Amino acid sequence: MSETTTMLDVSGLGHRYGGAHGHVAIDDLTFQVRTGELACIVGPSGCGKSTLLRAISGLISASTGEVRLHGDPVRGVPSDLAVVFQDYSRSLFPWLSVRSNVEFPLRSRGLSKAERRARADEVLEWVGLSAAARKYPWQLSGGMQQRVSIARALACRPALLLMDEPFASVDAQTRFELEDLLLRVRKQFDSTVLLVTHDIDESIYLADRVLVLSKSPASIVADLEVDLGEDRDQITTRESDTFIHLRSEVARLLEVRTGTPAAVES
Ligand SMILES: Nc1ncnc2c1ncn2[C@@H]1O[C@H](COP(=O)(O)OP(=O)(O)OP(=O)(O)O)[C@@H](O)[C@H]1O
Repeated sequence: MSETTTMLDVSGLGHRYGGAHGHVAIDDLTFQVRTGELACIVGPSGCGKSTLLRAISGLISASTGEVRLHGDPVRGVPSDLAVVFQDYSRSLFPWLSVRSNVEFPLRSRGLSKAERRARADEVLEWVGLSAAARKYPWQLSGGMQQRVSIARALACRPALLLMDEPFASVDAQTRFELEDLLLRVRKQFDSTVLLVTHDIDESIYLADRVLVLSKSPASIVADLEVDLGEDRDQITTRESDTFIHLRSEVARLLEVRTGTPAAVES
């Protein structure tokens, strides 16, 4: 992992929906994500988190500012970027097997059939779904379907993995399992990840760095290093003084900026 390379460079990014007199969703956002880093963005509901991810992934063209991925300006969806959405049931193809879902985005990347199969089997093993490769998404639990989405994103070996509330639709126990899975696979694949969540605890548990957003139009109110080390555990890490201190700090920042008490989930 390189400590000094910038993978994502967001500079003065702003977006207004609906023309000159429309709604300003994000305002003058500037931050970087280093290569190999897992950065979390936490902010109140409706503050503009999804708008930010849409602009970074090239799905919308921001009104102001610029996004650069490994130095190249993002215009349109970059081929070496993958996104995992909250709603796994709408992002997987129900008529394709788990393995075919994972292989699907590789079809347009010039890989042979054997290479696609090898890639899919490797990432399915990593998310613990080798035995489910021939099943269909609708035969799996919600948590398993989201594992398929993560596997599909990783199979593309993206330079940057964007995740938009990826664990918000599963139960609490599955959420913990998926968080630990993400920590394992990002280590295995040396991934650079930008994950958006409204869950303060989740952001601290997962991240090397937490960016706190204000209410809409979103701006960055804090950029906090998370000094919890590489090896994290759902019980002891969450009990540590560093975790508890950071959780209070983020909650306070959100409360001050939104005027409403932040939901601190435990
Ligand atoms: N296509 C659109 N057209 C007009 N306004 C939009 C559009 N998409 C989002 N908005 C508005 O922009 C603001 C930010 O929305 P966005 O979905 O980015 O926030 P969010 O932080 O992701 O929300 P949530 O936490 O509820 O998912 C909101 O006020 C929303 O109503």
